[in-house]
Amino acid sequence: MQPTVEANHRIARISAHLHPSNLQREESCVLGRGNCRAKGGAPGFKVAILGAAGGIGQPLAMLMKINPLVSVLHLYDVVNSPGVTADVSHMDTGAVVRGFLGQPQLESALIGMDLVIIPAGVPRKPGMTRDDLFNINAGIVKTLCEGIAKCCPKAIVNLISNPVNSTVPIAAEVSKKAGTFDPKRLLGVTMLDVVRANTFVAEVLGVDPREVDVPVVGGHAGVTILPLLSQVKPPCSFTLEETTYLTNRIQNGGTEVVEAKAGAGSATLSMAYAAVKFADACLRGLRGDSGIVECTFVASQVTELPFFASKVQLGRTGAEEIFPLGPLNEYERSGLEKAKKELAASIEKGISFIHK
Ligand SMILES: NC(=O)C1=CN([C@@H]2O[C@H](COP(=O)(O)OP(=O)(O)OC[C@H]3O[C@@H](n4cnc5c(N)ncnc54)[C@H](O)[C@@H]3O)[C@@H](O)[C@H]2O)C=CC1
Ligand SMILES: O=C([O-])CC(=O)C(=O)O
Repeated sequence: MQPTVEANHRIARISAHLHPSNLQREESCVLGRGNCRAKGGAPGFKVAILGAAGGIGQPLAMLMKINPLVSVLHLYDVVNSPGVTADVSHMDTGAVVRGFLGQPQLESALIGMDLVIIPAGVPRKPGMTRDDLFNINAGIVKTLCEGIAKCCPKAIVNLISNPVNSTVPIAAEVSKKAGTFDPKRLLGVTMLDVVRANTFVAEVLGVDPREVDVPVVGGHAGVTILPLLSQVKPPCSFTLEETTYLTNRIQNGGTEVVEAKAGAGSATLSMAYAAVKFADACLRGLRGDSGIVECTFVASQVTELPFFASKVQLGRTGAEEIFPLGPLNEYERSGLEKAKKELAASIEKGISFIHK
């Protein structure tokens, strides 16, 4: 049977919508920031994932496609993004998905975005530290953040690429150079440490992890990951043996996964879950919801260091309030000193990378 003229028009419109050469035209169909509606899509926010074809990127893309706060989802990678985009775009949820492949399409991927999530870069193999990733990932993060400074300087950035303790300072220096730095909008993702802490603490207490809230402060590598077990909600207490076991397990959670994967990468599925939990909190903040508090690695005055992870209040402009650490016990005070020493060096390494 021949398609009708009307059906031909509909088919042509859908094909044009999917064709990369129509990206800019499509963008102009989208209504204002924070209240956008892509053709056929739901009202919501525009989100880009950079590194969307990777181990984290793929499940993250799938979970963000399900998020009702997302109206437009841009999937950028230097390889394989067309396939991931075609796949995810068939899910019958509201967000409209578009794919972008390689450096020439980076700017199109970024224009108009409200939130940019960055899981681009190489993961660890057994025996490596996160800092061993610096040489490759620093350059990747620099290039991507230059694109953000140019195309969507007001976007909230969720930076996942390791070593987070250095990549966040790199991202800050890039935007300072471009004159676009807003410390409230640059957020290093440490949510996986909180997710792990909630899980491991719940195991010890014999309760549902969804009922547990463990603040994890400092940074995102080894001893810089500092769970504050004296501030767990609901209030509880631990023996020194339990405290030592939990602190070590939380600090080495990433290594536990790297070793179990035996050369096939690091945490991807739990990380995608944590990234979506954090991104959703950012989007609810952007929407104007109140009382959204999460731990994240940000420019901070909570300690003498220029960056530190602690609880922050997320709002319409990003990290609107950074909360102090609260009372620490002796075990945590000693952990804090060790964390600050390593963090200082990692932050300095990131800053000097941009000024070398
Ligand atoms: N913050 C955190 O809690 C965690 C951070 N990570 C980090 O996340 C990063 C990604 O991990 P995986 O997804 O497992 O790695 P992966 O290797 O599976 O995926 C990385 C993706 O980034 C892409 N990529 C490389 N260069 C790029 C560029 N210039 N622009 C855009 N995309 C680029 C690759 O093509 C690949 O698809 C690693 O650095 C890892 O250490 C991993 C787990 C937890
Ligand atoms: O351990 C790694 O390399 C990946 C990571 O940051 C984590 O799982 O916490």
